[in-house]
Amino acid sequence: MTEVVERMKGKRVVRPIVYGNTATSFGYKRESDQHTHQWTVFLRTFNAEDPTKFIRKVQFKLHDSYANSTRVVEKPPYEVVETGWGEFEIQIRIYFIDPNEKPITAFHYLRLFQPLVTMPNGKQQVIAEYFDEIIFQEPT
Ligand SMILES: O=C(Nc1ccc(C(=O)N2CC(c3nccs3)C2)s1)[C@@H]1CCCN1
Repeated sequence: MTEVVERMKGKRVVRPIVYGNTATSFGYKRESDQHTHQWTVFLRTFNAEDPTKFIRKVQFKLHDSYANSTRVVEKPPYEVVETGWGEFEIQIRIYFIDPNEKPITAFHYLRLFQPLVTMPNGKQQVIAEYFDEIIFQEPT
C-alpha cells in the first residue's frame, strides 16, 4: 500500500495548450502554383508563463509534397506559415526541456474553408483551433 501511495504522491502540473490553424483565401488560384490560400498552423500555450521554460522545440510535419516538410520551431511563436490549395493532416510534435519527459504528438487536420469567421475589420478567415492540456506528474 505504501508503495502505491508513494507512486501517487508528487505534484501534478497542468499546462493548457491551443493548437490548430488559421487560413485566408487569396480569392483566386495563383497562376504559378495553383495555390489558393495562405495558412498558419500553430501551437500556443495558454497562460502567461514563458513556454521555453518547458518546451524545447515544436515540430510540424506537413504533407510530403511540401519542401522541407518537417519544420522545426525552437522558440515562440510556434507556428508555420505556408500556402496551398487543400486540406491535410499535420502532425505537431512537442519536445520538452525535461529529458525525462517523452515528446507528445497532436494531429491537426488543416482547415481552409470552415469555420469561417468575420473579423472586426470585415475580413474573413478560417479559424480552427483546439484546446488541450499537457499534464506532467512531477515526482516528489
Ligand atoms: O488537399 C489534399 N492534400 C494536399 C496535399 C498538399 C496540398 C497542398 O496544398 N500543397 C502541396 C503544396 C505544393 N505546391 C507546389 C509544390 S508542393 C501545396 S493539398 C487532400 C486531397 C483530398 C483532400 N485533401
